[in-house]
Amino acid sequence: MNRAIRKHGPIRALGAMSGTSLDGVDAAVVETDGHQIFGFGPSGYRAYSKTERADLHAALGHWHGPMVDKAAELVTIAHAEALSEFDEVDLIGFHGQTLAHEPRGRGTLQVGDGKGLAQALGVPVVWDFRSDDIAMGGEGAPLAPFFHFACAKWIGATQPLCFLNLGGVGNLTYVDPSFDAPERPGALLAFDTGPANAPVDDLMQARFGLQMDRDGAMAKGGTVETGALELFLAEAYFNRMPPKSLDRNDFVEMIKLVKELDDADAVATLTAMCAAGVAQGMEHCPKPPARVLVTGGGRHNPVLMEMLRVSLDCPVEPVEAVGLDGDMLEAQAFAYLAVRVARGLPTSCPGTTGVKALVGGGVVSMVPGRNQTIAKA
Ligand SMILES: Nc1ncnc2c1ncn2[C@@H]1O[C@H](COP(=O)(O)OP(=O)(O)OP(=O)(O)O)[C@@H](O)[C@H]1O
Ligand SMILES: CC(=O)N[C@H]1[C@@H]2OC[C@@H](O2)[C@@H](O)[C@@H]1O[C@H](C)C(=O)O
Repeated sequence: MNRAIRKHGPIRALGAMSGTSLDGVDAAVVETDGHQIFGFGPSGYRAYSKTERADLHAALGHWHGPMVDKAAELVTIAHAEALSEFDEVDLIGFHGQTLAHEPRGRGTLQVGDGKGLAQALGVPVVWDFRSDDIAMGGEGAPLAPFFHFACAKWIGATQPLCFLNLGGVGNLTYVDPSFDAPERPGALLAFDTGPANAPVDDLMQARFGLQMDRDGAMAKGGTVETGALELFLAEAYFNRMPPKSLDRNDFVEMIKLVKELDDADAVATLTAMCAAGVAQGMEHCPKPPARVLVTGGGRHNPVLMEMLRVSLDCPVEPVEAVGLDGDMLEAQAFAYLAVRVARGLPTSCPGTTGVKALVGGGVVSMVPGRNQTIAKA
């Protein structure tokens, strides 16, 4: 991993994402000049062990202290292992692991040592993508929307469409591909739709020691408790205008609404909460989208996908329908964003995070002692 970095033209960037599901590290290569996608390269996955997942879970919601230090160390090591599998990479985009997110309070915390990774891997690393956006009054999330805009161009879309990511938390990006650049007012609208898989995962873990409701098997046999669903949708978050974002555990109290229900009904109701948050959020789209392309682990859950199809007025398909990889889209997003940061291009705008002006967040850590031409403008 030791290549000269060019200031112009496409470069080969490797992105890494450790999402709110705490399942593992996704890593994927994108060839891009920071505007256009020229191609997608190899990808990989490094799962967290049970102990690592438990350590990350324990650190959620903490801003400092021994649990956070332990989480940061394991995240750095897991990324070093995952990323060292890749060759011929010019730049790395390292998201880190979000432990806490409070855009209007204490800020946002993604742990993991980007500087240490640059040294260990011998490749410049862009990291801490969210802090500048928050410092400028933005939500700091979601950040994938600029990449979704490039994806819309890549698939040749001509009509407005939505990308829906169903990870631990859900987030939606409305893209109008008739614009020439993502930062144009009206080109993008983005926000977190609500909790997605995290509440189901937590319940499956607590009641059965399982990581997820695989293929919606449990939800399938259950009945949605409409009273709990209505109380959930009455939460102030759903009436807030976007952009807006969530922390993984923001809805923990609401999730207790299902604690009296039997297993299948509880999981069915939590699954319906995810779909209902999306349906509510779709009402904010400036124009009806031609389709919703679903990415993230939730697209593997047929019960959730069916709930979405029933409640939305347009086709709902996994991103594979347009040749994208829904298991790697977030990792690819941070590869793409790393190139934008390194080239001084914005990574968020008022429509995506509510930030007041365009922001190109992120810290660039160079490899000591090597002559690298890349520089953040
Ligand atoms: N076959 C499946 N059936 C049901 N659910 C699934 C399946 N595969 C994955 N999932 C769900 O998707 C989750 C992982 O999704 P993903 O990797 O997109 O999340 P993440 O990237 O960690 O989260 P975020 O996007 O919020 O940061 C799992 O924890 C599980 O809940
Ligand atoms: C603070 C934080 O890490 N937010 C994540 C999380 O996971 C999904 C949703 O909440 C989204 O807002 C964001 O991740 C995606 C990758 C984003 O920034 O676009």
